[in-house]
Amino acid sequence: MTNTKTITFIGAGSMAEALISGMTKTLYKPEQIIVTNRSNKERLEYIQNTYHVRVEADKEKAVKEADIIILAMKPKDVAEGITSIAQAIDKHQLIISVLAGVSTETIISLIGKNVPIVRAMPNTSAAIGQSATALALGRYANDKHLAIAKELFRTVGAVTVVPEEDLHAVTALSGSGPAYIYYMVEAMEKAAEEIGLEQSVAKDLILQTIIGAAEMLKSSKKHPSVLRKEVTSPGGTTEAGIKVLEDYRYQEAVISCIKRAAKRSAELGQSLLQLVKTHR
Ligand SMILES: NC(=O)C1=CN([C@@H]2O[C@H](COP(=O)(O)OP(=O)(O)OC[C@H]3O[C@@H](n4cnc5c(N)ncnc54)[C@H](OP(=O)(O)O)[C@@H]3O)[C@@H](O)[C@H]2O)C=CC1
Ligand SMILES: O=C(O)[C@@H]1CCC=N1
Repeated sequence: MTNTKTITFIGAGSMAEALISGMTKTLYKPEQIIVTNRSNKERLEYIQNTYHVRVEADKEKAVKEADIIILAMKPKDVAEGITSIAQAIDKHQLIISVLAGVSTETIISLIGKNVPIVRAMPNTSAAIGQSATALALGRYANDKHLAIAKELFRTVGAVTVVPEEDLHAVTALSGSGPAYIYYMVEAMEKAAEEIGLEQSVAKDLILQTIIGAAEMLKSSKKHPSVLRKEVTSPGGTTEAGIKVLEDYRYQEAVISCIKRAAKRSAELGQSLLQLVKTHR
């Protein structure tokens, strides 16, 4: 199956790269994708050389050629980034935003036109077709726009549709989620070194342990706590280890982490909204 739409990325950072990497392995030909950023020419060169997509320093030109515009700049650059392309946007184009925290209403307000927007929260596992992506529709987006966004994000993983207000929670859980797992792996690697395992051996063991646990969670109907108890022999090693995690209030820390990330998503949205209001 092919798809002939032209897709322009505004922003060429980690998230844009993960999406480009996944998309060009599946439904999209590299020449359908145009990538632009603020000023980093080396980064555009790297993206072009790696994925063979088109890159364009002239943002307005990149926007005018697109059927779909994907907003993927850093939170602090959102207001300037969107207003700098607003003139070039036509309301027949579909805007897809992966910006954490920023509401579709704020984007509509910054563009100043009744544009259809689908807000998406993917994660960087899109690079290997394993993103967990949630989508929500803006005021002027309809089922046709949703179908286009679903088709696009299905090329990089699993897709679910949520009400827009749930996207702060989604961002905290699955948008940021891969980082929590990587952080745990960093700690496991440090521990392995301290207890005397060779780095390459430890790496393989940790990786297969995570893949195995994820597959168990996926294929078994058992609750995670039941799976955990099956590992935990009375008076054994796991029990001794988990006791230390309990002493450090590990679960409380994880819950607080996710709640704080969700709050931060709302804060990012609020601060941009304030900025938009004061510049009106
Ligand atoms: N990283 C992740 O895991 C995820 C990120 N997101 C969202 O994706 C967005 C991007 O994040 P991420 O990729 O990590 O960020 P990065 O910092 O890696 O990349 C940001 C990109 O935005 C570009 N940019 C900045 N200002 C402008 C502008 N005015 N016009 C055009 N491009 C501009 C930068 O260009 P230059 O280098 O030239 O300044 C850079 O290419 C964020 O809003 C984030 O919330 C969503 C889900 C997951
Ligand atoms: O850290 C962030 O703000 C972005 C959103 C989700 C993942 N990364």
